Amino acid sequence: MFSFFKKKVAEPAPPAAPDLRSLVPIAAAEDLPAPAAVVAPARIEAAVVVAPEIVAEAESPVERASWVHRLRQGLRRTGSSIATVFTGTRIDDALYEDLEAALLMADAGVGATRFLLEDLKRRVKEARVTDPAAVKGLLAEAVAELLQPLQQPLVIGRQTPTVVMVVGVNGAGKTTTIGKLTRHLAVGGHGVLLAAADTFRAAAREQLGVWADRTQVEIVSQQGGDPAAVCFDAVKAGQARGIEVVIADTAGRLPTQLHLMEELKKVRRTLDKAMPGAPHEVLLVVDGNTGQNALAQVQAFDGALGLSGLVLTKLDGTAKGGVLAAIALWSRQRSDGRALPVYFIGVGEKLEDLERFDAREFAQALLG
Ligand SMILES: Nc1nc2c(ncn2[C@@H]2O[C@H](COP(=O)(O)OP(=O)(O)OP(=O)(O)O)[C@@H](O)[C@H]2O)c(=O)[nH]1
Repeated sequence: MFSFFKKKVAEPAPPAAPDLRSLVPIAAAEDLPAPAAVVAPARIEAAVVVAPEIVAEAESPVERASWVHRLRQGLRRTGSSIATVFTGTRIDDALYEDLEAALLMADAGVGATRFLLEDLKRRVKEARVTDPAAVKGLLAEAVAELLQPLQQPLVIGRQTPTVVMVVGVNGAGKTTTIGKLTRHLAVGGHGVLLAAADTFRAAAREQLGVWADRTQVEIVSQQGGDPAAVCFDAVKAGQARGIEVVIADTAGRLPTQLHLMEELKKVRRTLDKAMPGAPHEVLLVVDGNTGQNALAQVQAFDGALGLSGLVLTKLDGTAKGGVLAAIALWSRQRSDGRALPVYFIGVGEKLEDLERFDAREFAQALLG
């Protein structure tokens, strides 16, 4: 199926003294579901690509087509209003005005809308098209080109463990996303350790525990404890055991809650103390249904923490899928000059509803 992750061969890491006091082995062997229960559909099996020597395994076209269908369904509300712009017979100012309104309604934002319109006019002129339906095809190309820099695989295995810190506002889909990623990794035979760094909300730990249980991975958790301490313990345990990936689930928070943002910065610093260079990934999970607010979240979390990637969830049923164009345009002007990858997008709560992001597929689904 897809190159869900990219894996680099790891440098051997010296084992550090384990601190397993808070390591809660959720999944004792006898409590676990029968192995068959965690055997994933075939489409999951090529989830990890070993780089650089091994190239991506071919993905089944049938499986990908099924995903594209779900993506199109999810973005139908965004796409249908844009698609109606191209049902006329003439390419004129009215068409471009309608398109401008439709892109703004889809939450592409003023900057990305302007950018796309100018790019589209240039393409129309160059291609000398006269049919509005052909303009739609050119718009899909313009959107795909704008989104292309965001299409990058998540690399794991450069370090052991690869430490992934997951952040976002309340209810964005962090824990669900972690559960899905963990499952993909575990099914691919990769060791994962979860750090339940939302020590405040008992339900959050339980929710993560359920995913840990399902995927037969261990979880470090400590009710009422310090999130940074939980993360420290998890990384040390991961190092001692040679576990490939440690994923830290943090509590949801608004970027305006400055003391909570300070807490995240502390988690980040502590991870670096536990393992210099960690976290190797700081992922922001964003609810795509929040439209332009999603862009504001990306900017605020990036400013505070320096993000390395995004996961855009809840694109099912949204009329605001255009926000990814706004994120892509902003990403071009990022202070470190690097595009912020969108590693995955989600169109539902089920396991198969999270997939790697593909700029072309997304552009086509967006336009209905
Ligand atoms: N429709 C839809 N629902 C989703 C998607 N991803 C997650 N959800 C749902 O969103 C809700 C919140 O998800 P969580 O994973 O608990 O979110 P969270 O960010 O960990 O929440 P906090 O820990 O409270 O900050 C759950 O009901 C999920 O099932 C998605 O892509 N589409």
